[in-house]
Amino acid sequence: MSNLTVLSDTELKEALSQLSGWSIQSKKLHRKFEFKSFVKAFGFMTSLALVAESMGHHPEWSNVYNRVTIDLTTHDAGGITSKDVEFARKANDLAS
Ligand SMILES: C[C@H](O)[C@H](O)[C@H]1CNC2=NC(N)=NC(=O)C2=N1
Repeated sequence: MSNLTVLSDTELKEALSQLSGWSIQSKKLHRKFEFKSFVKAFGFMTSLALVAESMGHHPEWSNVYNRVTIDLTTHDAGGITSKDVEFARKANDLAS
């Protein structure tokens, strides 16, 4: 369970301005990553899966060849929270 609160539109806008490549799609934080190969894409997912498990926060994601699509929301809170923003930042760090 989570005590996190859903971010306001203003908070979300501020967070997005610091998150390269991310946008809002269907009320979730959304980004598509593209890598040089399937192995690079899957390596990214493997590393990020360990981050997810240690945060207790899990992405909705999919992989097609060298692409990874991620959607983030906090199910327990019913919307986007600071945990989604934190996760997105870590995803960007791992992809760079
Ligand atoms: C008990 C457990 O930590 C919670 O159910 C966590 C697990 N991972 C989660 N991941 C996401 N994205 N949202 C959640 O609300 C969530 N809740």
